Amino acid sequence: MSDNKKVQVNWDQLKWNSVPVSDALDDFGGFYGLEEIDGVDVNIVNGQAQLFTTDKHIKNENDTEDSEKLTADPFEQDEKSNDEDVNPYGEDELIEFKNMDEMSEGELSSADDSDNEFGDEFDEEEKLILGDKPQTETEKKDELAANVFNADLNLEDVISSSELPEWEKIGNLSMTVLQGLSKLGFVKPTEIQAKTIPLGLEGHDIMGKASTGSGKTLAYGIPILEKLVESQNTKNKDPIGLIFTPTRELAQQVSQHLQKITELILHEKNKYAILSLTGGLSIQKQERLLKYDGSGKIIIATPGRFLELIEKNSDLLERFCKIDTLVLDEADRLLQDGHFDEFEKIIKLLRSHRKKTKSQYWQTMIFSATFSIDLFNKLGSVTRQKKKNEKEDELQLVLKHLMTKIHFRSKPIIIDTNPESKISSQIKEALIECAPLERDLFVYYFITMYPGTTLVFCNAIESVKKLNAYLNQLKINTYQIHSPMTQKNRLKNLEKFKEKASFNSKINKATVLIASDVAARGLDIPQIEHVIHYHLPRTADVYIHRSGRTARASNEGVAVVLCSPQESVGPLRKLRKLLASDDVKVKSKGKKMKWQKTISLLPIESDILAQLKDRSTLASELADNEIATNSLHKDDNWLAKAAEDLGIDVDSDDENKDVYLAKNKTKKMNKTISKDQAKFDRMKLNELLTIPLRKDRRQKYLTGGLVNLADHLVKKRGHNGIIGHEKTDALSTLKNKKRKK
Ligand SMILES: Nc1ncnc2c1ncn2[C@@H]1O[C@H](COP(=O)(O)OP(=O)(O)OP(=O)(O)O)[C@@H](O)[C@H]1O
Repeated sequence: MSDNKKVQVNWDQLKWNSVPVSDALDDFGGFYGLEEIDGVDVNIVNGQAQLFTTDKHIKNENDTEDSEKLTADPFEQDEKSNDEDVNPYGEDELIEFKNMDEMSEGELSSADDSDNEFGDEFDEEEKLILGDKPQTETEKKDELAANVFNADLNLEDVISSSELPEWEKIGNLSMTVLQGLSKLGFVKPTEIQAKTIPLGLEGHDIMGKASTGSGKTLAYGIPILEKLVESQNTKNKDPIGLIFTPTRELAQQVSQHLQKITELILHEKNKYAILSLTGGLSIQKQERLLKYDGSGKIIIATPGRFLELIEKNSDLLERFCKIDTLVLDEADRLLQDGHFDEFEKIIKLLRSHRKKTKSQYWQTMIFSATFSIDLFNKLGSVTRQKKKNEKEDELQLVLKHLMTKIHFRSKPIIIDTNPESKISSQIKEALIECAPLERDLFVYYFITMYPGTTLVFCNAIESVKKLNAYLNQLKINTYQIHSPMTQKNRLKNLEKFKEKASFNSKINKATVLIASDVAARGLDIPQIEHVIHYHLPRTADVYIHRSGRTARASNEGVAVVLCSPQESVGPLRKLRKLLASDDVKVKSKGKKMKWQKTISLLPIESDILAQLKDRSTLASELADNEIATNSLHKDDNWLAKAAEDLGIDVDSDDENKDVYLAKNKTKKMNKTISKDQAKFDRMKLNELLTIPLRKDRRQKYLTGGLVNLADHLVKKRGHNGIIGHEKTDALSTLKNKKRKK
């Protein structure tokens, strides 16, 4: 090769020279140092920088030590200062709320079994608060290189303005935000984003309604992030935004989502600028994080924990009363009775202190997929009849009601992007009619037939535990989350579920998350293909939010309701009535549509179902036994411990004298089986699980019969778990059914 011929190289093959950094650049987040190089051509291809240079600029082996020092040093310094950041936290433990119900969580869930994997609790909690950071040395170096590069090349060049024209149309967004959007692959705003971001940027109060999964987080998030970018430049230290969510998981998720967009400016330098503050995690640790310079500019919190913090620490109250923007995500839920008290106290406290500083009110944005009062009525009770004039302006009416609860700066602008339908149009709904005791079997059937990523919602925590144990017996990867679990376990199971789901989806294997309604709102797990309502929810808003965990962003998904024939004519009928909007009801030439028919029955293949029955019965018996045995064991330990603490002796009769304890014990005892029986059942079940399922119980020849199995095998058209069955998925089954009709 001639000396002058240019070849393509990687950044780390070049002989970089360090350049002294001026103080003026000190505030540029993510900037580790400046290095320069001559004689290198940079071409941008598909948004990626490609480097071309001649031999003399490529380092040889002798240069390695020096140049590595050059690129690695800044990072090592950062690592060091990072360590200093870490040390002050000490060995605080996460707060654990223990009661009898929680103590055995770990024993029942497959995910919980590995609790001890979380060796360093601080690190893990930090990870949860801060989101994922690069782990390996190579990842760290790559990230460093990316940052050095961006600074060197000028950000404007890296994503040219023509790359995101749709975003630029809606407002003057900063390069940081555009870069973040580009990195996430969000090439254009969703409808709710396009309509609300310009208004949000102008400082209007907003009431935003849009379907589940339609991108509401960034609709309110981008105007706030823009203020954060601006404050980085002006060095304004006042907090910017306060975002409330009804659940802890949602708060974590929102903060991670916002962090991802602004990674470029927050990276390392101001990594605590966006913080989530929720219950279940150490309050002392959160207080310490808030002491960092520039931390907590945007807070995402659950009301309970935030109130606790500002009541406990008057400095924090003084600080947060200066916010510019207040957001209520899932506002209808936050403002429901029972949740509102804490929120009302927060507003009062912030306002009473604010008078001394800024103008009396901040910008308020409230968002949800459901703002209708009717949706909150219990499905078992009589629906409030709408008066004629209420029909037109239901949102106005709701707003009027909300204005009695929260003070807006000015009358909020209402943006409603799904006025017609209440459930996202990308969700295909289906019904399975079954007897109450057959629910487990039908969940198993569904998962066997459509082995995707599935989220099952139950109304009772006992059902979550039972279904989890049942599916475990059937060797299905399951995880559970429900409110009595420790926060640490909830977050951990959620992470494990996501990880497993992304692995299993590549090999067409089922992954199941079983949850109480703590997971019904806001959670965004893009892989979820199916939602199963194990029980019919108690109110229509819960149905909408539960179902909305599938079909996120532009994806489609399936929501299946398990329902007894009695429920079908009662609560389900009422649910359908509430979900059918007024416009839909009068659509076909003034005639009312038959709303009951908008949910179709999921086709059930009885020969497959029949093959699952024996396994299901054994798994159910073993799951009941496991739960009852654990629970009895726990009760015994609890009683012994209580007696020891009180310094008294207990004999077994004491327990039987208490009617409630005795009844409870008998109920549990009835569900246990002998150890030998359990061993035998387990063996039998394992044996059954090795027998392949067959369509039409087909046994013999590969090429005979109606379906050519050899053809299936060769063309990979066959179902993974059922011999002789075509590959299928729930979404196309339902779509085909409709087409055939
Ligand atoms: N402009 C965009 N382009 C593509 N994807 C987007 C865009 N904006 C957001 N998303 C993605 O869409 C998904 C849903 O977004 P988000 O969680 O904000 O929805 P939501 O409307 O708040 O839903 P819910 O009502 O269920 O809380 C997320 O995975 C998010 O990353």
